Amino acid sequence: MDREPIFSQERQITDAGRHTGRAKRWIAEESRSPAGRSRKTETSISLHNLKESSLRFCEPCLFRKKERLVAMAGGKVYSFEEVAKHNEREDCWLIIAGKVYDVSPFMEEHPGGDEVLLACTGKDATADFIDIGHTATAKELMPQYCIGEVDASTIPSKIAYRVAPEDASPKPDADSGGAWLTVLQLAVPLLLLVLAFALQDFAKSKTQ
Ligand code: HEM
Repeated sequence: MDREPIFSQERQITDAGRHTGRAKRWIAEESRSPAGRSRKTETSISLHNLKESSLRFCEPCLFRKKERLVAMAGGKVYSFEEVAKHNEREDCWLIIAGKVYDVSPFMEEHPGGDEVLLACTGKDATADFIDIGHTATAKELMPQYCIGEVDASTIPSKIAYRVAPEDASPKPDADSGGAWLTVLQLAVPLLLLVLAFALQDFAKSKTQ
């Protein structure tokens, strides 16, 4: 299968710099050509919007084509909370590499099934997406579902998972058992010490 490594932190960071240069060259190129002139403003906006955070997360392939860069300029910036609300089969949004994807129309077609996509809502699905080893074909499909970017500052650093009440509540039996164990741990050596002295005294008195 045609698998290529993507989203590795190291590659994202080094490529981020390259994208900027490449994109800038493209703007210069576009603004020179009469056809490109009308798109100049739009493209400049797109580059202006590409903050450090989005560049850091960007997948080099997604930037290769000019159309994709322009498409990103129209994309909205969503908060993590807003994206997380879309967690149903008919309304399913995913966060992958800093971008937001509305995969609702893709649920039935997704070769991996809709359940996996649903399971990836309400979190950053980048790692899951990478772990599968999606091919270039999958990555080519992605831009059509991209609806914007996620505001990186709103992504919780650690997702708090709900713990069932019975697991979370302290167990009284275990606690009192623990206290007894501590008492025994202190008392047993003391008792042994006292016993040793008593035996020593007894032995001495016998010899006298
Ligand atoms: C916009 C997002 C996504 C697109 C466009 C997409 C597309 C695809 C495509 C085209 C395939 C067929 C194999 C390939 O060409 O790589 C595939 C397979 C698969 N995908 Fe996705 N996918 C997306 C997100 C996800 C996410 C977030 C997961 C979560 C784990 C996932 C799990 C899987 C699984 C389990 C398979 C089956 C792999 C296999 O059978 O070997 N996908 N996906």
